[in-house]
Amino acid sequence: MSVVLDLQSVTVRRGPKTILDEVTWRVEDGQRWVLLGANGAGKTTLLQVAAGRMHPSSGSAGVLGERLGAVDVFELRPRVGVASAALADAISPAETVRDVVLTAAYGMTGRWRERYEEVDHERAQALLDVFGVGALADRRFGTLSEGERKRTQIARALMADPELLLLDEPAAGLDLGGREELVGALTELAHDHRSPVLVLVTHHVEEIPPGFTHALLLRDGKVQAAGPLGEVLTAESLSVTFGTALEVEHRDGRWSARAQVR
Ligand SMILES: Nc1ncnc2c1ncn2[C@@H]1O[C@H](COP(=O)(O)OP(=O)(O)OP(=O)(O)O)[C@@H](O)[C@H]1O
Repeated sequence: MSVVLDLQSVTVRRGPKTILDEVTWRVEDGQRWVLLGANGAGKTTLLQVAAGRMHPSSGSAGVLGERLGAVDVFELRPRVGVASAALADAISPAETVRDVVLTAAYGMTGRWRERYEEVDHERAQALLDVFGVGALADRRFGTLSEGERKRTQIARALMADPELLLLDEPAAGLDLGGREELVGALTELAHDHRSPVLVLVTHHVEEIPPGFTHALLLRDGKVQAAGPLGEVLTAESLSVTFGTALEVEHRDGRWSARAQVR
């Protein structure tokens, strides 16, 4: 089984602050990970290392068989799909939904004279269809609802056929219906053996799609627990991770958590 992420004692410091503290994390082909932690725990920073967009201050980071610091990151980055609020902000609201996805074939935002093959158009439309926004292909990105925008972004992140897909809080800001639609789409993605390795960042266990296999819990930049979902998502470890006494339930493939009733 090939190793997709191989982080050994990864530490990221900014000034006096240690954002990631000796993080060791191994992700293998076929796995679907959820990354959980409170605000400021270091989740987005860890994703940036995994995307080859940030180098550790110390430790070593292997991404898709390449070692950060010893590889041309401009060759590595297109192999990793990312959907995040920061990347969404870079998309022009005037761009059509079709172009938002299509331009990712060449790692761009904004259409600029480049010519696309018929096969690119077909792939973009197929991805929009998978995420239930195919009928909106001619609309401007800026006119979409938050949920439609999130699903378009994931279609965009998949367009270049990445080997690793990193999703940073894809359900943030969605209403209950929108969240459940997104969880449904991600469940299908998780179960499809053709999908890339998935890493999903969230604050809420309710957003974990069935089909996800592993979890990493991060607290104050340190790994609190990591491993198969059923072993890691215990009341005890989640309570430590979020700093509050929690009860956890797992039913019909979905997780939920709430404060312990005294
Ligand atoms: N360049 C920087 N300089 C100093 N501190 C930083 C820098 N970047 C991030 N931090 C801090 O590092 C911590 C971790 O940030 P990060 O965004 O990785 O956390 P997160 O777990 O994704 O948080 P959230 O759930 O709130 O999005 C935060 O306290 C943040 O303020």
